[in-house]
Amino acid sequence: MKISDAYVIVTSPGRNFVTLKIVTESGTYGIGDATLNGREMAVVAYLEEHVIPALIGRDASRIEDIWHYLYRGAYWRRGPVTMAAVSAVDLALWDIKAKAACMPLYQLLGGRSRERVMTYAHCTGRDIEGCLAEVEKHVKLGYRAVRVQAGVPGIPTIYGVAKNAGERYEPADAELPAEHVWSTEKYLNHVPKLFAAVRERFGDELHVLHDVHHRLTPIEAARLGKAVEPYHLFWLEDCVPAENQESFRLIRQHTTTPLAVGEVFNSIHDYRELLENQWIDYIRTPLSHGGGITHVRRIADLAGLYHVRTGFHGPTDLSPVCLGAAIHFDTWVPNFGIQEHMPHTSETDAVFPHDYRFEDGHFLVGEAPGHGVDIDEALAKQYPYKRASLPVNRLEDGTLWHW
Ligand SMILES: O=C(O)[C@H](O)[C@@H](O)[C@H](O)[C@H](O)CO
Ligand SMILES: [Mg+2]
Repeated sequence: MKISDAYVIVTSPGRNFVTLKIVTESGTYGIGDATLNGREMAVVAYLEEHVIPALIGRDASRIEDIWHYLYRGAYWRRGPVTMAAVSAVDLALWDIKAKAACMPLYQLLGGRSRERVMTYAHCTGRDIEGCLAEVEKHVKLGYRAVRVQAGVPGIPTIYGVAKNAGERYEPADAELPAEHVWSTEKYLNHVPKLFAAVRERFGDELHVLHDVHHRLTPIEAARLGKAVEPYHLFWLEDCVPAENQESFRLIRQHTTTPLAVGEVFNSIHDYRELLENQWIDYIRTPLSHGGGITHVRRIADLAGLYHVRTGFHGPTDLSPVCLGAAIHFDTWVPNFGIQEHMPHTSETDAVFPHDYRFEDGHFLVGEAPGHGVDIDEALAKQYPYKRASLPVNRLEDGTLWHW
C-alpha cells in the first residue's frame, strides 16, 4: 500500500474547493477535502510544499502514524491551515483503507448506529415573514429541523441572511471582504420575536436552531439564551467568540438554552475546558478542519463522556467530500446529534459524484467502498480558482467587530 502519487486539485464550480488525491502503487486512490474558505491557497501551498513530498513512498495503511508524523513532525502544531492539510490527508487515507477493505467507511469505523442522519436546513428571510415562508417550504421538503435567521430592522446586511427571497446566502460573496454594519442592541431586541413567530406558526415539535456568528459578549449571550428559553431552541450556535473558553461559564450559569460551538476549532484542546466543565451541548468541528477522522473521533469520544453530541458544520464551503465522509461518521458515531445541510449547487455535485442521498429531512449513507465521493478531474479543470472572501463586521461607529 505504498503511496506513489499525491496532488491537489483546485476547482471553483460556483465557489472554491481544494481536494487532495492520494494514489497508491496498486492504483487504489483516496480523496480528501482541504477547503478552508477564503484561505484556500494557503492550504494548497502547505500541502504542495511541505506535505506531499513527505508522503510519497509511505505506507498508506499507517493512518495513525502518518497523522502524528504530520502533526508532531511539523513542530508548528494546530492552526486552521495546518489542520486542514492534515485533515485532507487523513480523509484520503481512510478512503483508501475502506476501499482496500471493500467496505463503506461507516463499517470500518464500527458499523451503523442509526438508520438515517437527521439534518437541519437553512431558512433565511429579509424579515420575519420572509423567514417563515422559507421554514414552510423546508418543512414541506421533510426537514425536522431548521436554522432560522432573519434581517433586523436598521441593520442593512446581515451575514447568514440571503439577499433575495428564495435564495441562499453565499459565505464568501466578494473578492475582498465586504464590510457589514452590526448593532447588537437592534439584534437583541429583534431576534426573540423571530422564534416566537416560528413557534406560533409551526408549533412545538419542529427543531429550531440559530447561529449568532460569534457577535455577542458573554453577558449579552446570556441575555439572549434566557430570552429565548420559552421557544426551546435545539441550539444557539457560536454566541460568543470562543478563544476564551471560560466565557461559557457565565453563559451557562444563566440559561438552559443548549449551546453549540466549534466550527472554527481545529483541535481537541480547543474543547477541553468547554467539555470538562459541561458548558456546551454540541461540537461542530468538521472532519476537514479538525484533523480528519483520526482526530475528530477523539473529540467526539471526549464529548460523549459529558453527554455532548455532534452537530457537524456542513455549509456549502465544505466540499461534498467532507459531507460524504461526515455522513459515514454520523451513521456510526454513538453520540450523534444532527448534521448541517446547506445543499451544494448542481455544478458542484457534478464535479463531485457521490452516493449519499437526501430523503425526508435525513441523509442516507451509501454502500460504496470508501467514503463514497469521487472527483471528476476533467470537469473540475473547467472551473478555475477565483479569489473570494468572507465579509467583516463593523459597529455603527466604525469599530471592527467580531462575527
Ligand atoms: O453555521 C454555518 O454554516 C456557518 O457559520 C457558515 O456560514 C460559516 O460562516 C462559513 O462556513 C464560513 O466559511
Ligand atoms: Mg455557524
